[in-house]
Amino acid sequence: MSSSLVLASASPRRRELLNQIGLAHTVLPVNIDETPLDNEQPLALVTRLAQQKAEQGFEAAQGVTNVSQSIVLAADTIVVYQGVALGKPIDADDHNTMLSKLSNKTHQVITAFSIKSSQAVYTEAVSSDVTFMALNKQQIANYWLSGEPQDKAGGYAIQGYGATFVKHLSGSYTGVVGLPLFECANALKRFGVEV
Ligand SMILES: Cc1cn([C@H]2C[C@H](O)[C@@H](COP(=O)(O)OP(=O)(O)OP(=O)(O)O)O2)c(=O)[nH]c1=O
Repeated sequence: MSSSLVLASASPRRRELLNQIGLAHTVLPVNIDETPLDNEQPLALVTRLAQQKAEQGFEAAQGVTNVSQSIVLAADTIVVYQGVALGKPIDADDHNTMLSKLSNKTHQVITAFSIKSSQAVYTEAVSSDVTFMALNKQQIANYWLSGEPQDKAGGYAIQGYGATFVKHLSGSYTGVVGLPLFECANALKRFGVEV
């Protein structure tokens, strides 16, 4: 029986990114506790969460007969400023504080992805540097009202209006959106999944 690719994610962005490179897949949403452990550094956090999502997805895939030979892909994305992971803004004030920090500065977006089959597991983290233009309070308030930042770690989306804030990007654009396609496609080859 040939193996099939399963994306363990509820994220429509990750689905679209896989579709962009023509990788047929089944979607199996997973739900894990994303609370950091005590003193857990951002890189360790994002790597652990991606791996946990892949493991949970793999377990869940075993219960579904047509994906029993599955190769499961999962990912996690975090925004890091001065070594600290930023969560999702809880309200307009919190969002203002968050984007005021990112204004006119460079921060990191780290996406870790994990691939699990019955034989192996592979996990990799890809970090990108993103530099924002200077933002004033009015711009931040208007952006909040657009509805885009509400459910976004770091309070913005580069694939949306947030693109207009990004002065410079060094790294992986698709990694910032949620799945670094270059690294992911290379890693999938080792699992026999070709683009
Ligand atoms: C910086 C940035 C963050 N984000 C945010 C949105 C999410 O809050 C975060 C990714 O969250 P994740 O927890 O990685 O993923 P998810 O909860 O959306 O989906 P799943 O766990 O099921 O795979 O990245 C963007 O969408 N675009 C961006 O440019």
